[in-house]
Amino acid sequence: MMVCEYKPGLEGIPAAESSISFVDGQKGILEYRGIRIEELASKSTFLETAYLLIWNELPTKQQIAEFEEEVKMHRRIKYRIRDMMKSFPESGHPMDALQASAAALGLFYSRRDLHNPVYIRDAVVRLLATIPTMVAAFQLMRQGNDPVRPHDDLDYSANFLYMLNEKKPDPLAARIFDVCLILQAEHTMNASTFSARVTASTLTDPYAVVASAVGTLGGPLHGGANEEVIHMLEEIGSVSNVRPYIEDCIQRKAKIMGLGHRVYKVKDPRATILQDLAQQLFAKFGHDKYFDIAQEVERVAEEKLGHKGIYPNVDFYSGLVYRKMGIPTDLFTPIFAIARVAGWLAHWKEQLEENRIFRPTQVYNGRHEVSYTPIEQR
Ligand SMILES: CC(=O)SCCNC(=O)CCNC(=O)[C@H](O)C(C)(C)COP(=O)(O)OP(=O)(O)OC[C@H]1O[C@@H](n2cnc3c(N)ncnc32)[C@H](O)[C@@H]1OP(=O)(O)O
Ligand SMILES: O=C([O-])CC(=O)C(=O)O
Repeated sequence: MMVCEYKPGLEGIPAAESSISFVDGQKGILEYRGIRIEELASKSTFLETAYLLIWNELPTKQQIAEFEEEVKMHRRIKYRIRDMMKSFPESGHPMDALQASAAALGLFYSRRDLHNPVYIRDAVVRLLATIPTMVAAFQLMRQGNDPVRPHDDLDYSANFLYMLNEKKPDPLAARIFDVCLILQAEHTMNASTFSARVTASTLTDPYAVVASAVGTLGGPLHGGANEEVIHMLEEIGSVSNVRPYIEDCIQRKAKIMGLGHRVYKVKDPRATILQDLAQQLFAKFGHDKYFDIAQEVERVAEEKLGHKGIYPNVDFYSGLVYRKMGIPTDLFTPIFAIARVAGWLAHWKEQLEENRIFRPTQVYNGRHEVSYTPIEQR
């Protein structure tokens, strides 16, 4: 057996062969199934992109029409799931509510038929369709309101915004939201996708796969950073406080949220698009002073940390877009999960196509031949 050097965080170690997405971290390039992210962001929709990621081809007119219709037909959640969510503490984090709810779906669909394309398609449709409904339902129920039913006349993103606010969204806001979902849909072997693939490799059900990935996405070093960025901008409070704040972080060796990436050593191409989307929203709905603070953080961080390849990542500007849409800060990471379900499901399907259970090794650095000490002698 080949013996490899231990790499903390498995840096640079391939964990799978995959044709789903590609990142060039030196040039700042991201492709889904070979198509540049900029092109998808300007021309595609989230559901079309999800189809591309999962089934490896852009759908024909008929294929996308059927897929959109199927997703629309499955958007409602079971009343038993809704009742279960009602009993969650209102003070709990919506990511935890989502993880529990996604796992609970598995209780209703426990039959596993992992090599049947019909089973796979049903699970894909059900998860893509119900996860946004679950996020919106928890948001309303934690405020003491009844969840809003999906609106049959609205497409995927417009319907989510409608379920959150009980009113039809502005078309520009709905399109920008949909682009945000495209941008966050997939990103090679990130931590939550790795988690999804490890879970998938045991041949468990797709609801467990998604639930484990949701749990992994929530941490502040991964998807949870989008929420932390807003807290950081609020703490900084003004453009003039940025420089001392960043200098203090560097001096304390504290991480600046929304900056840095294991793969990108230049600005994340998704951050550039999100920055532009935020500006489009401000042009229509008014400026946000936290955007000026964020831009100054980016400038000062480039000056101080650019030599280490630390630049804004996808989590840096996304929160400013969602904030302008009036979305509460603790829903930013659940929204990331709504998008990333597409990538997780694509990896679930790819893992099943050539499965071998993940079972890496470790470098044991503990003791040997230790004798048991009776409790009286400890
Ligand atoms: C969707 C996503 O998951 S995108 C990432 C979201 N996460 C964040 O924004 C949290 C902040 N960023 C980070 O914590 C990291 O950059 C990560 C987790 C994204 C990547 O971590 P790693 O690849 O393990 O990088 P690591 O933590 O080893 O950092 C390498 C060097 O850059 C520095 N560094 C990395 N990120 C940052 C940051 N955000 N602020 C300040 N310094 C940083 C480290 O201190 C370290 O410096 P050193 O070599 O002088 O000790
Ligand atoms: O690739 C990563 O490690 C994190 C990331 O940007 C993502 O998951 O979108």
